[in-house]
Amino acid sequence: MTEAIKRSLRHSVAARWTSLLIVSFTMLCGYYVADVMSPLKPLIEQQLKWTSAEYGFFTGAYAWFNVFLGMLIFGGIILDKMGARFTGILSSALMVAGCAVKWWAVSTHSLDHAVVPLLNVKAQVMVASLGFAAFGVGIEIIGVTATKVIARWFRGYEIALAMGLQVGTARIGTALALELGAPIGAYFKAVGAPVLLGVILLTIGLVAYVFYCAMDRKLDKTEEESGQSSEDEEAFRISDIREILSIKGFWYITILCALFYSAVFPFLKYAPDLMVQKFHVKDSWAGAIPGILPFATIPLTVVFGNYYDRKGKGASLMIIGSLLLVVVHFIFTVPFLSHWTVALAATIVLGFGFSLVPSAMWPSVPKFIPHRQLGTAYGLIFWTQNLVALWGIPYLIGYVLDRFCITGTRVVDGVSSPAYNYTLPMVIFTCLGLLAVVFGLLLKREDRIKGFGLELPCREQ
Ligand SMILES: NCCCC[C@H](NC(=O)[C@@H](N)CCCCN)C(=O)O
Repeated sequence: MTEAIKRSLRHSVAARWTSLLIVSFTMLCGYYVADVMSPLKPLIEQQLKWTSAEYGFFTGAYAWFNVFLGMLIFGGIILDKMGARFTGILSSALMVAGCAVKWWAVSTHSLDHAVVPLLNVKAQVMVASLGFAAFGVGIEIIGVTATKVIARWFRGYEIALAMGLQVGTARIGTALALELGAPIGAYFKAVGAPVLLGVILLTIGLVAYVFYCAMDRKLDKTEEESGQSSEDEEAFRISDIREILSIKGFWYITILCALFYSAVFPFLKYAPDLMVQKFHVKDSWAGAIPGILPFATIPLTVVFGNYYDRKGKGASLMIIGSLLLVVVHFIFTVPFLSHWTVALAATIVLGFGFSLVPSAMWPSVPKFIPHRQLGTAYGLIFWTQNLVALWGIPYLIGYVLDRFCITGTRVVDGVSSPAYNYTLPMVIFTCLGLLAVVFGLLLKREDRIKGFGLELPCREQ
């Protein structure tokens, strides 16, 4: 056997980065669809006549199956048992199907005036939500899969940089959604137009993932030939879950993740509306300032990921990132700070926080969880994050807005919709950020006690 054959494919720089590029592209397409409805909120209220509570119901649907059917936990287990090829294709196909259902629901007139019996929910809201829920399963499981794929290819190499790049690339999808969603919707005078673009992108993402599968197969082969087959092939045991849950550091990082993302993802869902309602931005430009956030995080996740690889300080980076979140949300809370330049400056600072924490958090997990349990561990973290940050908090904010924050009526182009005061939701986001700081500190203390190495560099020196 020649030396070239004996070496695992993951030692090839080109192969490592190509695999990263492909899975990151599939994630980008998914993130576009995950966020494309946020800048459309004003248009949805005007055209489809949804209320904020209905919008919150729909937004929270993303996490329904993941949380209440435990799909993310099963997804993580399936990933550990069946591997990245099967799991990735399955989840990509689910994303396409879910988004197609959502597009149909917001485009058809056949659901007009229909209401789901017993639940008393508009049929259009319900069908769109079910589509979004199926899509949510796909995007979350492919997210777990991509993370494990990167952990496998980049073990001992630039793992934090690679995860940062993946998150950064995926967020280009969010940026595109926030920047283009409202203009496309306004141009076509249809909420469905930017969603249809999502169906097309997801189909391309699925094809890209099929290409990745060929590389994954080759990686398996070279690992086998070089005698480096990882522990992946060991069968999943139910005791793995018990083992993972017995690690206190795992709990701290999971809670920190849920709190941190609760103060970011639901905020992003409402940020375009906040810009209109508090900062007097025009409806068609609602997503322009929040759209800067993902753009800002693209280079920053790379810079901080690279820093973590080389210098370490993972727990400290998570604490600093959470602190920035508190400062920014507090600024958004103050009622008289309502000039759009304040929103712009605060959004840029938020970009630092939104890069610092993920750049350090995701590559920290393999420091205390063995590779063969990573799918299950990330599945559990994502499950908690879905429960709190992607379901509970968006729903709570929608409820709080409708119940406590309506101040009157706005009339745009002859169409009226409610006017909101966002102070109370922003107080909630600030408190979530504060709690994230507390759990960051607890994680740092636990790392000092147990020696996970969170403050050490990721890259083998
Ligand atoms: N390598 C782990 C990547 C996680 C990145 C993280 N995404 C999530 O946490 C997803 N569960 C939620 C995706 C929602 C899309 N708007 C991130 O920071 O984006």
